[in-house]
Amino acid sequence: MSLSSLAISNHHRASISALRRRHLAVPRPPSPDHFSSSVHFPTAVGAKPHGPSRKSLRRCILGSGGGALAQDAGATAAVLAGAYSLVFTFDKLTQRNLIQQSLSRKLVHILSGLLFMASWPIFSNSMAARYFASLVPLTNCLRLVVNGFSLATDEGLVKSVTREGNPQELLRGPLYYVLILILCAIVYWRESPTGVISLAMMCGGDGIADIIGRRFGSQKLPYNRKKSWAGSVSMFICGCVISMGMLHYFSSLGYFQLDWTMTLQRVALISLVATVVESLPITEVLDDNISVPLSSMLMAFWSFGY
Ligand SMILES: C/C(=C\COP(=O)(O)O)CCC[C@H](C)CCC[C@H](C)CCCC(C)C
Ligand SMILES: Nc1ccn([C@@H]2O[C@H](COP(=O)(O)OP(=O)(O)O)[C@@H](O)[C@H]2O)c(=O)n1
Repeated sequence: MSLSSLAISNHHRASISALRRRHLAVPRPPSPDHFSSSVHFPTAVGAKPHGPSRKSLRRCILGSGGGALAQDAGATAAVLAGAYSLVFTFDKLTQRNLIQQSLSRKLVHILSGLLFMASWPIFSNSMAARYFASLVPLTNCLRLVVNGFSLATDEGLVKSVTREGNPQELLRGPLYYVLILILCAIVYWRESPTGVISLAMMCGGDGIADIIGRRFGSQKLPYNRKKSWAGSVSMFICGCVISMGMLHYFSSLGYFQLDWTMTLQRVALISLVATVVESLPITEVLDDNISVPLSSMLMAFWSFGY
């Protein structure tokens, strides 16, 4: 199915879901992504309401038969390969002193999650797609744990993902990061602005804050001398821009339709809250890779309702 026909079918689905959200009873075939229908088909008086047949249950879970299974398996393999290639590339750039280690780590921080999220449309429309996609961060989670406890030694991973080259660092920021990727992929997936905005803030906003703050952050925050106005302002601006960009990306593929004026206001508020949370001197207690996405998730769910 070409991307344009995928977008059209998704657009059709999105317009139905938009009507449904306005509580208009719009009958729909049981779509694989949303198995438990919130719209019930009218049944004849006295007829016993019947749920989906066993066959349609299986088709919804596996999508259109083996096609969805093969598509999701292929997509998982491709994104896994992309993950390894990304870390390998930045490791080589750092080894050749073409890029500073701290910048390398931040670029991996920014690109990993955003590219992972951007890959979601290549997975099928079956209910299992999000679980296939979450295998990628799960694999990297295991990789971080194994190397973090020095059960294996992946020098490239340690160099491109840690601050001081201590493998135990893998068990903090990087581990929380991939756990949040798993959470957003499974709980929110590509039909909800909440997951998209949360990852945009954690990956894009927080990552840019570090890069700009280290370089231009001479004016420190009054309540946190380790953070700067430059870092926080860049997090707010880039968090908004990246969130809006990713929302447009998923909306253009038909996964949801948004009122963009209202959305911009909501995203600005979410970005402001996430930026304030990130600026607080609580990193020793709660890592940014937990506080930023969770605060974004709470604000986004409160704003958008899904
Ligand atoms: C450096 C990272 C986190 C550290 O955060 P912080 O301490 O600086 O705040 C990111 C760790 C990334 C992880 C090792 C690899 C994750 C790959 C991702 C799940 C899939 C990417 C696929 C895409 C196609 C490249
Ligand atoms: N709001 C911010 C965030 C980071 N930064 C700079 O970026 C460095 C790393 O920030 P961080 O401790 O949040 O790094 P991560 O926990 O995100 O890896 C800080 O020590 C500051 O130099 C900043 O100046 N302002």
